[in-house]
Amino acid sequence: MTHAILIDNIGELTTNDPDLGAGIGGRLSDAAVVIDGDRIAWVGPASEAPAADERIDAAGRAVLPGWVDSHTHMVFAGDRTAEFEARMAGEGYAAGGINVTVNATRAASDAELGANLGRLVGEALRDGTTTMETKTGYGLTVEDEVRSARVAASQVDAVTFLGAHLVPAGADPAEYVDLVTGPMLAAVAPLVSAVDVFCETGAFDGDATERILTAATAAGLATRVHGNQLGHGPGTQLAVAHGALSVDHLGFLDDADVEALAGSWANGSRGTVATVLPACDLSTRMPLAPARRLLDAGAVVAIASNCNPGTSYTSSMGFCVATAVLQMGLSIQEAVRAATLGGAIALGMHEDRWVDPRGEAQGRVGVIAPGARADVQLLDAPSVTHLAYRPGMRLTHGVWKAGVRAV
Ligand SMILES: N=CN[C@@H](CCC(=O)O)C(=O)O
Ligand SMILES: [Zn+2]
Repeated sequence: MTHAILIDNIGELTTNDPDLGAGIGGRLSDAAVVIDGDRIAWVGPASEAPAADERIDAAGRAVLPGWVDSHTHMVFAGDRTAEFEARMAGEGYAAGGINVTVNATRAASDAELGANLGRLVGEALRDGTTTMETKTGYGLTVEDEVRSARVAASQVDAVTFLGAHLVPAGADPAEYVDLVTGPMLAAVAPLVSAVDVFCETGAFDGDATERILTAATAAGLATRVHGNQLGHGPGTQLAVAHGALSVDHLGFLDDADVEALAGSWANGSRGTVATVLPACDLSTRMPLAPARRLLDAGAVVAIASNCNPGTSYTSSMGFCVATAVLQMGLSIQEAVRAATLGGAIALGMHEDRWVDPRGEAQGRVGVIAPGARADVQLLDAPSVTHLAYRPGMRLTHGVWKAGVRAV
């Protein structure tokens, strides 16, 4: 028998379900939510709420779906503080810095990698992140990519293979793409749900990106692309042409890129999510991705943390949401939606019964609606507006992941 929890006296409930309330966030006031086991069982006016085993009085606080962080690189060892200091002293970011983390990751044991990942997942959960994707990409040998994927699969909701993060020091670029698309992909495929490519000068060019995306699709895996991060390149167009789930970064887009991203959703088709990474843009002092322009054009936008030791060493989705509002021109409701439902769409988890890396079927995430996984945040504030109105403040008051209270 499951344990039912009633959360009532909610000041503002963001459901992301247009069927449950008016407006972009599906927002309700004076609402209640019932969690039963790992799923949302009921959502509606507090006066009509069914009885439950346990009652949580929200005391007028805001409730929203847990954050869905669709882009991180958290299987790593080592530290890049010196590189960050140099950047803040005026040096630019270059893809080659990844090698520092590759060396430290290869030298670390599985237990060390798992402990560091656990620390980061725990930090994120305490700040409201209830769905977490992470990538491999600091191993770059068959053995180190496989163990990175295995460590990740034991702790997160989605694992992405990023063997195409950098051509490792000393390797021949063409031979390395052969390795990534051949033995490395075959070895990690059972542990991951998607394949990513860093399509950028200094990493992988358009031809290599196409080869890797094609091999991923042939292996039955979803695809995503790191595109247009350090300059204008073919990443976004390739991602859309290939039907990738998302293309992420997007600091350097031209009109054709924006049109391609928006057009990918035309006529009800499943398109490519435009994932913006506000904390990374700030930490690398690069242009902020044009999230406002993308939304205005009709693209589907996600916000993610890109937590990694090089370009964005934070998992705070609240910080990313505040930045998207204050500096990228999104409304608070648009930013909250992008950091919850947007991330779920980017991961293909907005529909019921996706399967986690442990083989367990899960309810959809990014919404608070009957049948969805019970991933819920309670803010110590009366509305989500406070996430941007009070930037830098920790507003997390309660967090449930799959119905289990974490905060
Ligand atoms: N751009 C490529 N990969 C990461 C950075 C990785 C690193 O610098 O260690 C990113 O998304 O920013
Ligand atoms: Zn990244």
